[in-house]
Amino acid sequence: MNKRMNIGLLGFGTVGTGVLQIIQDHQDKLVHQLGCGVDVKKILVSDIEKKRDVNVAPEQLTLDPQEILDDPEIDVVVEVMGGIDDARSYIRHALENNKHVVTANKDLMALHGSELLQLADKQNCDLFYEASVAGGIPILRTLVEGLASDRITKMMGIVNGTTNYILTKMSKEGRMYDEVLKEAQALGYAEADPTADVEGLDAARKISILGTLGFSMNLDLNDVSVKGITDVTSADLHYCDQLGYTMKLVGIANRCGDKVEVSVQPALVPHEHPLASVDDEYNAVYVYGEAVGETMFYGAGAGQLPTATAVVSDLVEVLKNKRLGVNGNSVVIPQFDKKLKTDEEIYSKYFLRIHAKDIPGTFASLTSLFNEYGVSLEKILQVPLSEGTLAEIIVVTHAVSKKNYDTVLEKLKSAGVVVEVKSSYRVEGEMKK
Ligand SMILES: NC(=O)C1=CN([C@@H]2O[C@H](COP(=O)(O)OP(=O)(O)OC[C@H]3O[C@@H](n4cnc5c(N)ncnc54)[C@H](OP(=O)(O)O)[C@@H]3O)[C@@H](O)[C@H]2O)C=CC1
Ligand SMILES: N[C@@H](CC=O)C(=O)O
Ligand code: NA
Repeated sequence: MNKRMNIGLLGFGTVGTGVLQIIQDHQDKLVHQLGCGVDVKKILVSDIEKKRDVNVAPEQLTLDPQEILDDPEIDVVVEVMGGIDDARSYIRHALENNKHVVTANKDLMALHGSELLQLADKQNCDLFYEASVAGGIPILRTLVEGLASDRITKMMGIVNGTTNYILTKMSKEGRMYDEVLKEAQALGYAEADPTADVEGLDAARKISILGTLGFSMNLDLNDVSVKGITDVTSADLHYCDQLGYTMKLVGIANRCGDKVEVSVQPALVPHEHPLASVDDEYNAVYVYGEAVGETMFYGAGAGQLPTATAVVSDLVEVLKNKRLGVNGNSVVIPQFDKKLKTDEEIYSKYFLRIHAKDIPGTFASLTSLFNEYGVSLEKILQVPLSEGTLAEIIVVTHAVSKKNYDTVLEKLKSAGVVVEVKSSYRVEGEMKK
């Protein structure tokens, strides 16, 4: 196969520019691996006059998607424009025209991945999306191929760089949330509207994709319970450090038997857990497999060249498959029906911080309530508050069902000795399964 391969790029922003750069800079390696060169024939943009940071011939740019989607000389379409509706319709159009597709679009794959993968399967086309989760970390390929023989029971991911940057700077440098968020935006980690980052939605999209592939079960965004970092305070970070934990926004996908739980929340992980040392904008995905045991994959979760590396690696796989005549075989259709755990079946340890009256009988009434719902305490810390009549009480529970813990939390809010429930977080990383 000596003919050069043509690709069409939908989008030429941060990632698209990086894709062109890697294809140009690594052409020798591509030729060595594929036996032919790769050309970017056409690039879809929304503003043709915009000044570009890279060398691109004006005739390479177009405002018309059909020039890519209907061009019989284009073998692979790379979607790096983002958004949902246009991206979905262009990818469908490309697949219907028997073109293979590579995308970095987590928003789209978390919402419509199942539909698009089925279409790719029907068309005998490849549809790869490695860049959509944890940018440059090759985690999707690892789940599908590297751990193909194992049964994965747990995944915990720090999969949002913006929130990891904010929590790191707040806990290690004592800085304020608003100031660090602005810095993360300026550094280009955050989405255009950072709400999706700080409210946990971006991480939820990524953990739903990880859960779907890791558990071979069709999980979507609605299956993920989501809590972001906007309520985390410096007091929480202080006490969690004092008790031996680091706070991280963690996407969790757990399987027990044939049932799963998928969630995103700020959670406390022990200082010695490998996720605790993943700082700043870095991402990491911890995977526990019954046979392999603990593994963790670490690297840049965003940014131009790390993300573009994942896109171009997908492209190499598509083109290798094309050479072997086996496209479409690697489309992953889930094996199992979706079964979600109920709140009675989700077990976790919890960190709880309350303000209570500093009077005789406070602890007796708290422990009696905990006892009534089978909540056993592992760690207790009490600090008198400057007011003199109030105490800050922090407890870490043993593992308890979500159902019982939530009931206790509700009852604490109206317990006479409790002035305010200040915060509550899951404690993760001590039970592997
Ligand atoms: N940036 C990152 O670090 C990461 C990004 N991703 C994903 O990669 C994708 C691209 O992200 P990124 O490169 O940052 O985005 P940018 O906003 O930097 O670039 C988007 C590009 O798409 C073009 N575009 C957008 N909408 C349209 C449209 N309707 N018609 C034609 N052109 C359009 C824009 O055109 P123009 O240039 O003319 O404005 C621009 O070139 C997203 O899905 C994102 O979630 C995934 C992981 C990390
Ligand atoms: N906003 C995202 C960018 C990559 O997906 C993040 O902060 O990780
Ligand atoms: Na990745």
